[in-house]
Amino acid sequence: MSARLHEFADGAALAEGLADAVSAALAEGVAARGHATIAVSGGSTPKAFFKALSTRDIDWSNVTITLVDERFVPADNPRSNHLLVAENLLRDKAKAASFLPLYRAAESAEEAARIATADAAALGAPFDVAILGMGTDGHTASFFPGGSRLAEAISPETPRGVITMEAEGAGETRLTFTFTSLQDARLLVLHIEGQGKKDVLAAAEKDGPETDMPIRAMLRRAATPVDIYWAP
Ligand SMILES: O=C1O[C@H](COP(=O)(O)O)[C@@H](O)[C@H](O)[C@H]1O
Repeated sequence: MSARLHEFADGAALAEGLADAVSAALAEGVAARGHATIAVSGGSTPKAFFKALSTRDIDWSNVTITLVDERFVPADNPRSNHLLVAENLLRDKAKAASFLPLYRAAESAEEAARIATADAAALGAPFDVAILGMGTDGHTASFFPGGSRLAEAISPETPRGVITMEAEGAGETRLTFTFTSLQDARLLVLHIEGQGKKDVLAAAEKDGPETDMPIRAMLRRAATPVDIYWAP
């Protein structure tokens, strides 16, 4: 396990520090390849970081933002990660970025996942940046303990792309990028806040099955060492 811990005094300092690192990685991607990609998580943690990142002066017109995972709900649903990104990141300077949604108004979540997979493949791989979150149950992305397709989602054999996931505690059916899509991002970040999440991380760093705490798949097997950003 070769994760690096970046500690900050508070959430505001973390948001600024993470926005600095992410904007530098995106600018590097644009300079090197003409275009950069970032997959971000939803949940309650990333709001301040999104707002800080949106003010950074980079060539956003050559950046595509997508989601690590999403609920199978339209973008006007208050639980939509797309809505969270629209309100907090796709503003200020970052308004010029493109956004690739995972949700599609398709007949089924499976069909939406197929469409999102095809669109994401056109972006190329790996992502320049992937920002993971973590739930208190040790889930990351929509890799939930007990999830209907957890083994497939975290398998190194499953191709890059978006798959569906159902799990108790997940609420709606989820759409999630697979482990293989995220684990080799050029900058791979785990963004967590609060002592509770630090305790969950400490538990995840102990021995035990990945299926109990799926964040272990990233901590143990990601090709890119995970940069952990934390504040109390
Ligand atoms: O369900 C989800 O939760 C996790 C963590 O969310 P938080 O509210 O504890 O920050 C998030 O990473 C994931 O994208 C989201 O779908």
